[in-house]
Amino acid sequence: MQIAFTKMQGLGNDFIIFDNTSNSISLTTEQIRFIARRRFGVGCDQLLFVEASNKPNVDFRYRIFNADGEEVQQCGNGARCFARFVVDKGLTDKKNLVIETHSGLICPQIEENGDITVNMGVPRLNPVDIPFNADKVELQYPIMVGTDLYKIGAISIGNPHAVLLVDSIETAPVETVGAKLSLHHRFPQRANVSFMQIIDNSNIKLRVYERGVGETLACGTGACAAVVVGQRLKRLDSIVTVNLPGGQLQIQWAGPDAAVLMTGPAVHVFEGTIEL
Ligand SMILES: N[C@H](CCC[C@H](N)C(=O)O)C(=O)O
Repeated sequence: MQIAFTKMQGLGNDFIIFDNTSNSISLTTEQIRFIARRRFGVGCDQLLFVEASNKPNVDFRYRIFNADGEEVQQCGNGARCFARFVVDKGLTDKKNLVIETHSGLICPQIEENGDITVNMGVPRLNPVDIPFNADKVELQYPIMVGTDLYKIGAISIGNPHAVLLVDSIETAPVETVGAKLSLHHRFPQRANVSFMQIIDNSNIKLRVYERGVGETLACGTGACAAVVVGQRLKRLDSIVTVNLPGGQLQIQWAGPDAAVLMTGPAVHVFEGTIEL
């Protein structure tokens, strides 16, 4: 079976995108894992499916699978690539879209300069909604990783995130502590783990160990989570430049009950077909 796909990337966080608006591509977990493998397959962090939506005032449905084959609720860099894809493929002539995901509606807007701003919705702080095992909402939570005690912010941007403050992003224990925290029992659905170095109140450096992938060059929802945690700690302003290994995102959050806005690029890499 030959399947056409589009390769795209947002700050080096890369995606294989399938147009299922007029197809019915359905892949097994093993097939997803194979496609995501960088030497034996095509190679990507996530696979994205574009689907039609039958809901009023909703333009498309957006499904996301991590490289490990698991379907997840949200992907920020993928949302920008999704918006660029549906416009470039002529699936819509709109520049403001409403997209349905497993964690609710997000609203990408194509900017004049080609960047894309996505309304990622209101962050969820209640432990039950993250989900994270804790008795009540805290600014930071003490958590044991092995025999070491850490403090984390815990938050959902539709998907679960842990955020740690570090003095130096270069020496952050992304592969060790990131991997362990991602699988920590207090995160019943696992978690994405961000390491944030605050440069000043409108600039941070960030590295992210993504659930189901490992460290990526950028994580859009991770950038949103880090800025919300930093603002709640009174360390960040309402507009923050997030410096990730793959490039910069601008994140805006006006405070409690406000949606998080993420602005950044989305780049087409190539068209391809894969034999399954
Ligand atoms: N690994 C994430 C999904 C992709 C998020 C990331 N690529 C982004 O840009 O937000 C999770 O398991 O929730």
